[in-house]
Amino acid sequence: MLTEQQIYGIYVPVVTPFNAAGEVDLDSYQRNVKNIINNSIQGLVVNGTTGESPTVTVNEMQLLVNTSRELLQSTSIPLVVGTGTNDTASTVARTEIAANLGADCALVVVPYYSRPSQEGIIAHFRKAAEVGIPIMAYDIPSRTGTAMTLDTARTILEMNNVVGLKDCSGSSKMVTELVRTGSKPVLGGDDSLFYEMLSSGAAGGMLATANVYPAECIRIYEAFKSGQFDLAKENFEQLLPIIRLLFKESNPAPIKWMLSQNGLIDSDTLRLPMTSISTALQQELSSYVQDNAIEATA
Ligand SMILES: O=C(O)C1=N[C@H](C(=O)O)C[C@H](O)C1
Repeated sequence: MLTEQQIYGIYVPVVTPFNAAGEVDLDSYQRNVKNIINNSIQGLVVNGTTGESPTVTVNEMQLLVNTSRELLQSTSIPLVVGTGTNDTASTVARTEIAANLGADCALVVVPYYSRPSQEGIIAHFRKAAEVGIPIMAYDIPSRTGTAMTLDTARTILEMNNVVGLKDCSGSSKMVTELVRTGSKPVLGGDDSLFYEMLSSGAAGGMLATANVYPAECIRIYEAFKSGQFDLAKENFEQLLPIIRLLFKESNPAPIKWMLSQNGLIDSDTLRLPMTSISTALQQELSSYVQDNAIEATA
């Protein structure tokens, strides 16, 4: 079970590879996860936004969780499973399934589409927290349409079983305030704000970019943690142009394309309504990668 003390560093929300027919491609999944866990990451996240959770069925989620547990069994890397939907009852049911399968934590997003009140958001998290497994709350208003207020975040973070927050609110305001007043740990989830989030008190990042650049993300975090702030910033700024390209079209389409180019997954297929990246972005990514090797700065 994930503890607050284990929430730091780089958590990687892995992609869910699909074959050309749109079925989960387990071989590719295993290949990509093995490559990621060969780096010293702090956590693996299955069925997050990057894992295309809105189109992954409960049976597929179970398959991915079981496969991930096998891959992680000789490591101490915790397994976080995205179980949040826009419906409280199905969120609770998925969280119970994840708990029964041995997940260390459930990642629960603010319910999307319905635009609940702050009271409704709090009640949703209270129900998820009652399942008993550690919960990481996930705020991403650019996707869900509703943001947690600071007071709501505080109330949720005070609940038993809620161990931390993944903050994709689009700025460092929330983390700054939470950390200033003492809070459970926060992971930054906006890749392009990673350095700013660390500087504002985030304990680490949950970064889709780390599917493609795990070592580079870890290097930024390690430099920051050891007090080498200029080095961390330099390494972050080196990664920033590619981060911007990876988010130029909807995540995880660019990440999947890069992984398929690197041979880590067989196909960049996404499930509709998500589609593969444009030819223009393919060209931008290819020429950026060709012209700019990301080198370690020591
Ligand atoms: O899947 C995730 O976790 C993340 N999703 C965000 C998004 O797709 O908007 C980005 C972040 O890297 C982590």
